[in-house]
Amino acid sequence: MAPRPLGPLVLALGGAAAVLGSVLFILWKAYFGRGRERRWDRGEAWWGVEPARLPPWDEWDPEVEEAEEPALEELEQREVLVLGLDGCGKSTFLRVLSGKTPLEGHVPTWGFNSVRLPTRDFEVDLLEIGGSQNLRFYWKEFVNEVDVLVFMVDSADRLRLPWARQELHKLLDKDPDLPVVVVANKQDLNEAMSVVELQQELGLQAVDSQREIFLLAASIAPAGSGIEEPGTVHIWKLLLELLS
Ligand SMILES: Nc1nc2c(ncn2[C@@H]2O[C@H](COP(=O)(O)OP(=O)(O)OP(=O)(O)O)[C@@H](O)[C@H]2O)c(=O)[nH]1
Ligand SMILES: [Mg+2]
Repeated sequence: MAPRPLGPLVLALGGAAAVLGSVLFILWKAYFGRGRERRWDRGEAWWGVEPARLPPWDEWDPEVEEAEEPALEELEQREVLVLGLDGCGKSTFLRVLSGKTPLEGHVPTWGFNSVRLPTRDFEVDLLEIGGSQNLRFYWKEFVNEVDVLVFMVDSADRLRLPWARQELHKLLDKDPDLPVVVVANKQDLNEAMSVVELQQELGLQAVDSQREIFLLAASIAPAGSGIEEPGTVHIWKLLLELLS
């Protein structure tokens, strides 16, 4: 039997993908628009996103900062894109940063998810795009729009590390000047690869030496007890340095 022509189906799917990508992009721009007129008040929430709170373990004392903080209208915005394969811990990172407890299991992000964190000098918008295969296609549309890329990997997921490497390098190629923080998450797991191993497996040694690229070990939501340093603080501090 002769194979059925796929042309119209492929065209339709391609069109649908392009429309979804554009919609995501427009929604994100509308939400994170840099102009004052697009800002939302601190009390408001959008798409179920609660106003950000500071993590309790941060050294920053919110009460002191509150008094010194300039009016909201004067705050500039910085944008951080958080990417990585599904299940690596992106949503957990955003939850922990905004002072919430991590969810028990993996609840995949179907689309995007964001938090806004105020600092003394600027507001930081962190945007996660889900890591499932069909959403990875859209990642590249966002990299040129942000100030820093956080690329997270599950250090224990040896099987899918080549995919993570491939996706990371596509993004690095897309914007050669974008500062990148690679987070080696889930270091609490026995089977986790070390930072040295990950540096090699992710091909980071070959990255242009002029580029600002960092590799940080982390256990955003450690499975066992007794791990005091979750790594989130280090990531946040590095982000603040890069964004300042
Ligand atoms: N052991 C361990 N588990 C973690 C850590 N960080 C996150 N997790 C778990 O990993 C699972 C997936 O985390 P998510 O934050 O939902 O992953 P995600 O990257 O947002 O996934 P998608 O939205 O599907 O792209 C959850 O069950 C988290 O509790 C960690 O440091 N250690
Ligand atoms: Mg998620």
